[in-house]
Amino acid sequence: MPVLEVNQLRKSFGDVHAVNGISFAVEPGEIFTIIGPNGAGKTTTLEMIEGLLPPDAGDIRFGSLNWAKNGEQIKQDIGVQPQSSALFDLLTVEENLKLFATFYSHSRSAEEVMDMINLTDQRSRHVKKLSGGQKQRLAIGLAMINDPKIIFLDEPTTGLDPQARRNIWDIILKLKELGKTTILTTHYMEEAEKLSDRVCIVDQGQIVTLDTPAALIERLTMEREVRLSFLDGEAAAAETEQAARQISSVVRTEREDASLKLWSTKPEETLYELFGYTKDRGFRVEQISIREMSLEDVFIAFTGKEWRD
Ligand SMILES: Nc1ncnc2c1ncn2[C@@H]1O[C@H](COP(=O)(O)OP(=O)(O)OP(=O)(O)O)[C@@H](O)[C@H]1O
Repeated sequence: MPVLEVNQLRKSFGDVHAVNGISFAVEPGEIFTIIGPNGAGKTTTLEMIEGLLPPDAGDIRFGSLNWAKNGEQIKQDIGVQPQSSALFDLLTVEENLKLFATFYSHSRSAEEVMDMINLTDQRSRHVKKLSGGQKQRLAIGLAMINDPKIIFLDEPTTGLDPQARRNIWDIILKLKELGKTTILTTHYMEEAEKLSDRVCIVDQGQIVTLDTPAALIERLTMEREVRLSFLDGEAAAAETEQAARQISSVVRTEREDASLKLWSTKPEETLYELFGYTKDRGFRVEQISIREMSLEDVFIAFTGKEWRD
Protein backbone atom coordinates (compact mmCIF):
# COMPACT_ATOMS: atom_id res chain seq x y z
CA MET A 1 0.00 0.00 0.00
CA PRO A 2 1.43 3.44 -0.92
CA VAL A 3 2.47 5.66 2.02
CA LEU A 4 1.36 8.72 0.07
CA GLU A 5 -1.13 9.19 -2.75
CA VAL A 6 -1.97 12.46 -4.42
CA ASN A 7 -4.74 12.68 -6.92
CA GLN A 8 -5.49 15.51 -9.36
CA LEU A 9 -3.84 18.17 -7.21
CA ARG A 10 -4.40 21.73 -8.40
CA LYS A 11 -3.33 25.19 -7.25
CA SER A 12 -3.50 28.52 -9.04
CA PHE A 13 -2.18 31.92 -8.03
CA GLY A 14 -4.29 34.38 -10.04
CA ASP A 15 -3.80 33.39 -13.67
CA VAL A 16 -0.83 31.13 -12.94
CA HIS A 17 -1.74 27.42 -12.83
CA ALA A 18 1.19 26.50 -10.59
CA VAL A 19 -0.01 22.91 -10.15
CA ASN A 20 -2.39 21.66 -12.78
CA GLY A 21 -3.64 18.13 -12.10
CA ILE A 22 -0.74 16.25 -10.49
CA SER A 23 -1.27 12.61 -9.40
CA PHE A 24 1.21 10.06 -8.09
CA ALA A 25 1.68 7.42 -5.41
CA VAL A 26 4.80 6.81 -3.34
CA GLU A 27 5.69 3.36 -1.99
CA PRO A 28 7.25 2.78 1.44
CA GLY A 29 11.04 3.12 1.53
CA GLU A 30 11.30 4.88 -1.82
CA ILE A 31 13.36 7.89 -2.71
CA PHE A 32 10.85 9.65 -4.93
CA THR A 33 12.14 12.70 -6.76
CA ILE A 34 10.22 15.55 -8.31
CA ILE A 35 12.42 17.30 -10.82
CA GLY A 36 11.68 20.24 -13.06
CA PRO A 37 12.89 23.69 -14.06
CA ASN A 38 12.30 26.91 -12.10
CA GLY A 39 8.64 27.61 -11.61
CA ALA A 40 7.54 24.09 -12.63
CA GLY A 41 5.39 23.76 -9.50
CA LYS A 42 7.61 21.54 -7.33
CA THR A 43 7.51 23.64 -4.15
CA THR A 44 3.80 24.33 -4.49
CA THR A 45 3.14 20.58 -4.83
CA LEU A 46 5.28 19.79 -1.80
CA GLU A 47 3.72 22.53 0.33
CA MET A 48 0.23 21.23 -0.37
CA ILE A 49 1.25 17.68 0.56
CA GLU A 50 2.98 18.96 3.71
CA GLY A 51 -0.23 20.69 4.78
CA LEU A 52 1.29 24.18 4.49
CA LEU A 53 -0.82 25.34 1.54
CA PRO A 54 -4.46 24.46 0.89
CA PRO A 55 -5.03 22.90 -2.57
CA ASP A 56 -7.73 24.36 -4.85
CA ALA A 57 -8.68 20.81 -5.74
CA GLY A 58 -7.46 17.24 -5.41
CA ASP A 59 -6.88 14.60 -2.83
CA ILE A 60 -3.90 13.86 -0.54
CA ARG A 61 -3.75 10.64 1.47
CA PHE A 62 -1.10 9.25 3.79
CA GLY A 63 -2.21 5.61 3.82
CA SER A 64 -5.64 5.82 5.39
CA LEU A 65 -5.02 9.31 6.85
CA ASN A 66 -5.91 12.70 5.37
CA TRP A 67 -5.30 16.29 6.49
CA ALA A 68 -8.97 17.09 7.17
CA LYS A 69 -9.44 14.28 9.68
CA ASN A 70 -5.97 13.26 10.86
CA GLY A 71 -3.83 16.43 10.76
CA GLU A 72 -2.18 15.87 14.16
CA GLN A 73 -1.23 12.27 13.36
CA ILE A 74 0.16 13.23 9.93
CA LYS A 75 2.33 15.96 11.53
CA GLN A 76 3.91 13.32 13.76
CA ASP A 77 4.52 10.98 10.82
CA ILE A 78 6.17 13.40 8.42
CA GLY A 79 9.38 15.41 8.54
CA VAL A 80 9.71 18.68 6.66
CA GLN A 81 13.07 20.30 6.06
CA PRO A 82 12.76 23.98 6.93
CA GLN A 83 14.39 26.52 4.62
CA SER A 84 17.81 27.22 6.14
CA SER A 85 16.63 30.79 6.86
CA ALA A 86 14.15 29.28 9.36
CA LEU A 87 16.95 27.94 11.60
CA PHE A 88 17.57 29.75 14.86
CA ASP A 89 20.82 31.61 14.17
CA LEU A 90 21.66 32.42 17.76
CA LEU A 91 21.16 28.87 19.00
CA THR A 92 23.73 26.10 18.64
CA VAL A 93 23.28 23.00 16.48
CA GLU A 94 22.32 20.94 19.52
CA GLU A 95 19.94 23.62 20.88
CA ASN A 96 18.14 23.84 17.53
CA LEU A 97 17.61 20.07 17.49
CA LYS A 98 16.43 19.98 21.12
CA LEU A 99 14.04 22.86 20.51
CA PHE A 100 12.48 21.18 17.46
CA ALA A 101 12.17 17.93 19.44
CA THR A 102 9.80 19.69 21.87
CA PHE A 103 7.30 20.24 19.00
CA TYR A 104 6.58 16.50 18.82
CA SER A 105 5.16 13.84 21.10
CA HIS A 106 7.88 11.42 19.99
CA SER A 107 11.43 12.29 18.98
CA ARG A 108 14.89 10.90 18.30
CA SER A 109 17.74 12.05 20.56
CA ALA A 110 19.71 15.09 19.38
CA GLU A 111 22.83 12.93 19.85
CA GLU A 112 21.64 10.33 17.34
CA VAL A 113 20.58 12.95 14.79
CA MET A 114 23.88 14.87 15.07
CA ASP A 115 25.67 11.61 14.37
CA MET A 116 23.51 10.95 11.28
CA ILE A 117 24.03 14.41 9.83
CA ASN A 118 27.72 14.40 10.75
CA LEU A 119 27.58 17.50 12.94
CA THR A 120 28.55 16.05 16.33
CA ASP A 121 31.82 17.98 16.31
CA GLN A 122 29.87 21.21 15.59
CA ARG A 123 27.27 20.64 18.31
CA SER A 124 28.14 23.80 20.29
CA ARG A 125 28.54 26.04 17.26
CA HIS A 126 25.99 28.78 16.65
CA VAL A 127 24.04 28.31 13.44
CA LYS A 128 25.20 31.67 12.08
CA LYS A 129 28.80 30.36 12.10
CA LEU A 130 28.03 27.20 10.10
CA SER A 131 28.88 26.79 6.41
CA GLY A 132 26.06 26.55 3.84
CA GLY A 133 26.43 22.77 3.64
CA GLN A 134 26.41 22.39 7.44
CA LYS A 135 23.25 24.52 7.71
CA GLN A 136 21.59 22.36 5.09
CA ARG A 137 22.59 19.20 7.01
CA LEU A 138 21.13 20.69 10.18
CA ALA A 139 17.89 21.52 8.30
CA ILE A 140 17.67 17.84 7.29
CA GLY A 141 18.43 16.86 10.90
CA LEU A 142 15.49 18.97 12.04
CA ALA A 143 13.28 17.16 9.52
CA MET A 144 14.23 13.82 11.08
CA ILE A 145 14.07 14.79 14.75
CA ASN A 146 10.56 13.32 15.14
CA ASP A 147 11.74 10.04 13.57
CA PRO A 148 9.22 10.46 10.73
CA LYS A 149 8.16 7.77 8.30
CA ILE A 150 8.22 10.20 5.37
CA ILE A 151 10.72 13.01 4.91
CA PHE A 152 10.25 15.93 2.50
CA LEU A 153 13.38 17.64 1.25
CA ASP A 154 12.86 20.67 -0.99
CA GLU A 155 15.99 21.28 -3.04
CA PRO A 156 18.35 20.36 -0.20
CA THR A 157 21.49 20.70 -2.32
CA THR A 158 20.78 23.86 -4.33
CA GLY A 159 23.74 26.21 -4.26
CA LEU A 160 26.10 23.77 -2.51
CA ASP A 161 29.51 22.77 -3.82
CA PRO A 162 29.96 19.18 -5.12
CA GLN A 163 31.46 17.84 -1.87
CA ALA A 164 28.73 19.39 0.31
CA ARG A 165 26.16 18.00 -2.12
CA ARG A 166 27.63 14.51 -1.83
CA ASN A 167 27.50 14.76 1.99
CA ILE A 168 23.76 15.40 1.71
CA TRP A 169 23.37 12.45 -0.68
CA ASP A 170 25.01 10.24 1.96
CA ILE A 171 22.41 11.33 4.53
CA ILE A 172 19.55 10.67 2.10
CA LEU A 173 20.92 7.18 1.41
CA LYS A 174 21.27 6.55 5.17
CA LEU A 175 17.60 7.44 5.59
CA LYS A 176 16.75 4.89 2.94
CA GLU A 177 18.76 2.24 4.79
CA LEU A 178 16.63 3.02 7.84
CA GLY A 179 13.54 2.25 5.74
CA LYS A 180 12.36 5.86 5.55
CA THR A 181 10.51 7.24 2.53
CA THR A 182 12.05 10.40 1.08
CA ILE A 183 10.35 12.83 -1.25
CA LEU A 184 12.89 15.09 -2.80
CA THR A 185 12.82 17.99 -5.19
CA THR A 186 15.85 19.02 -7.16
CA HIS A 187 17.09 21.00 -10.11
CA TYR A 188 19.97 18.60 -10.62
CA MET A 189 19.43 15.77 -13.09
CA GLU A 190 22.58 14.00 -11.90
CA GLU A 191 21.24 13.98 -8.35
CA ALA A 192 17.87 12.60 -9.43
CA GLU A 193 19.58 9.89 -11.44
CA LYS A 194 21.96 8.85 -8.63
CA LEU A 195 19.52 8.82 -5.72
CA SER A 196 16.02 8.15 -6.92
CA ASP A 197 14.06 4.95 -7.06
CA ARG A 198 11.57 6.83 -9.22
CA VAL A 199 11.59 10.22 -10.82
CA CYS A 200 8.68 12.42 -11.70
CA ILE A 201 9.50 15.13 -14.22
CA VAL A 202 7.22 18.16 -13.92
CA ASP A 203 6.91 21.13 -16.22
CA GLN A 204 4.32 23.92 -16.11
CA GLY A 205 2.39 22.34 -13.26
CA GLN A 206 1.99 18.94 -14.89
CA ILE A 207 3.74 15.59 -14.82
CA VAL A 208 5.63 15.07 -18.03
CA THR A 209 6.67 11.52 -17.19
CA LEU A 210 7.21 9.28 -14.16
CA ASP A 211 9.28 6.10 -13.83
CA THR A 212 12.60 4.70 -12.59
CA PRO A 213 15.61 6.60 -14.00
CA ALA A 214 16.70 3.48 -15.91
CA ALA A 215 13.25 2.93 -17.43
CA LEU A 216 12.99 6.58 -18.47
CA ILE A 217 16.32 6.43 -20.22
CA GLU A 218 15.43 3.08 -21.79
CA ARG A 219 12.19 4.52 -23.13
CA LEU A 220 14.04 7.06 -25.24
CA THR A 221 14.71 6.19 -28.80
CA MET A 222 17.89 4.22 -29.09
CA GLU A 223 19.50 7.18 -30.81
CA ARG A 224 22.88 7.91 -29.26
CA GLU A 225 25.40 10.65 -29.75
CA VAL A 226 28.77 9.72 -31.27
CA ARG A 227 31.68 12.18 -31.26
CA LEU A 228 34.81 12.10 -33.36
CA SER A 229 37.62 14.58 -33.63
CA PHE A 230 40.28 14.56 -36.34
CA LEU A 231 43.99 15.23 -36.25
CA ASP A 232 43.85 16.24 -39.92
CA GLY A 233 41.63 19.23 -39.30
CA GLU A 234 38.42 20.59 -40.68
CA ALA A 235 38.57 19.10 -44.19
CA ALA A 236 38.80 15.54 -42.83
CA ALA A 237 35.87 16.18 -40.48
CA ALA A 238 33.78 17.71 -43.30
CA GLU A 239 34.41 14.81 -45.66
CA THR A 240 33.64 12.26 -42.96
CA GLU A 241 30.43 14.15 -42.19
CA GLN A 242 29.35 13.76 -45.81
CA ALA A 243 30.12 10.03 -45.62
CA ALA A 244 28.24 9.69 -42.31
CA ARG A 245 25.13 11.21 -43.91
CA GLN A 246 25.00 8.30 -46.33
CA ILE A 247 24.74 5.77 -43.49
CA SER A 248 21.09 4.84 -42.92
CA SER A 249 21.36 4.60 -39.11
CA VAL A 250 22.69 8.18 -38.88
CA VAL A 251 19.81 10.50 -38.05
CA ARG A 252 21.67 13.82 -38.09
CA THR A 253 25.12 15.32 -37.91
CA GLU A 254 26.71 18.48 -36.56
CA ARG A 255 30.24 19.72 -37.11
CA GLU A 256 32.43 22.37 -35.55
CA ASP A 257 35.91 22.72 -37.04
CA ALA A 258 37.62 19.33 -36.71
CA SER A 259 34.99 17.89 -34.36
CA LEU A 260 32.09 15.90 -35.65
CA LYS A 261 28.98 14.88 -33.72
CA LEU A 262 26.43 12.49 -35.08
CA TRP A 263 23.32 10.76 -33.79
CA SER A 264 22.87 7.15 -34.73
CA THR A 265 20.35 4.41 -33.97
CA LYS A 266 23.21 1.88 -34.22
CA PRO A 267 26.23 3.74 -32.87
CA GLU A 268 28.66 0.79 -32.81
CA GLU A 269 27.88 -0.18 -36.43
CA THR A 270 28.09 3.45 -37.51
CA LEU A 271 31.53 3.77 -35.97
CA TYR A 272 32.66 0.55 -37.63
CA GLU A 273 31.59 1.90 -41.04
CA LEU A 274 33.16 5.28 -40.43
CA PHE A 275 36.45 3.73 -39.40
CA GLY A 276 36.50 1.89 -42.73
CA TYR A 277 36.02 5.22 -44.46
CA THR A 278 38.61 7.18 -42.46
CA LYS A 279 41.15 4.39 -42.92
CA ASP A 280 40.64 4.37 -46.72
CA ARG A 281 40.99 8.15 -46.81
CA GLY A 282 44.01 8.12 -44.49
CA PHE A 283 42.36 10.42 -41.91
CA ARG A 284 43.67 10.17 -38.37
CA VAL A 285 40.98 10.16 -35.71
CA GLU A 286 42.13 11.77 -32.47
CA GLN A 287 39.23 10.95 -30.15
CA ILE A 288 35.98 9.03 -30.29
CA SER A 289 33.19 8.61 -27.80
CA ILE A 290 29.63 7.32 -27.62
CA ARG A 291 27.70 9.35 -25.10
CA GLU A 292 25.45 7.53 -22.63
CA MET A 293 21.89 8.81 -22.38
CA SER A 294 20.96 10.62 -19.18
CA LEU A 295 17.84 12.00 -17.52
CA GLU A 296 18.70 15.28 -19.18
CA ASP A 297 18.04 13.65 -22.55
CA VAL A 298 14.76 12.32 -21.17
CA PHE A 299 13.73 15.85 -20.19
CA ILE A 300 14.63 17.23 -23.61
CA ALA A 301 12.86 14.36 -25.40
CA PHE A 302 9.64 14.80 -23.40
CA THR A 303 9.44 18.59 -23.28
CA GLY A 304 11.34 19.65 -26.38
CA LYS A 305 13.23 22.10 -24.15
CA GLU A 306 16.87 22.35 -23.22
CA TRP A 307 17.65 21.60 -19.57
CA ARG A 308 19.45 24.22 -17.53
CA ASP A 309 20.48 23.83 -13.88
N1 LIG B 1 2.55 32.56 -3.34
C1 LIG B 1 2.57 32.69 -4.66
N2 LIG B 1 1.96 33.73 -5.28
C2 LIG B 1 1.96 33.85 -6.62
N3 LIG B 1 2.56 32.99 -7.47
C3 LIG B 1 3.20 31.94 -6.94
C4 LIG B 1 3.26 31.73 -5.50
N4 LIG B 1 3.97 30.61 -5.26
C5 LIG B 1 4.35 30.14 -6.48
N5 LIG B 1 3.90 30.92 -7.47
C6 LIG B 1 4.09 30.69 -8.91
O1 LIG B 1 3.69 29.37 -9.20
C7 LIG B 1 4.58 28.77 -10.13
C8 LIG B 1 5.19 27.52 -9.53
O2 LIG B 1 6.09 27.89 -8.47
P1 LIG B 1 6.88 26.83 -7.58
O3 LIG B 1 7.65 27.61 -6.56
O4 LIG B 1 5.96 25.79 -7.09
O5 LIG B 1 7.87 26.22 -8.63
P2 LIG B 1 9.19 25.36 -8.38
O6 LIG B 1 9.13 24.27 -9.38
O7 LIG B 1 9.31 24.98 -6.95
O8 LIG B 1 10.31 26.39 -8.78
P3 LIG B 1 11.75 26.63 -8.11
O9 LIG B 1 12.58 25.52 -8.60
O10 LIG B 1 12.14 27.95 -8.73
O11 LIG B 1 11.57 26.68 -6.64
C9 LIG B 1 5.60 29.84 -10.51
O12 LIG B 1 5.14 30.47 -11.68
C10 LIG B 1 5.55 30.78 -9.33
O13 LIG B 1 5.90 32.08 -9.73
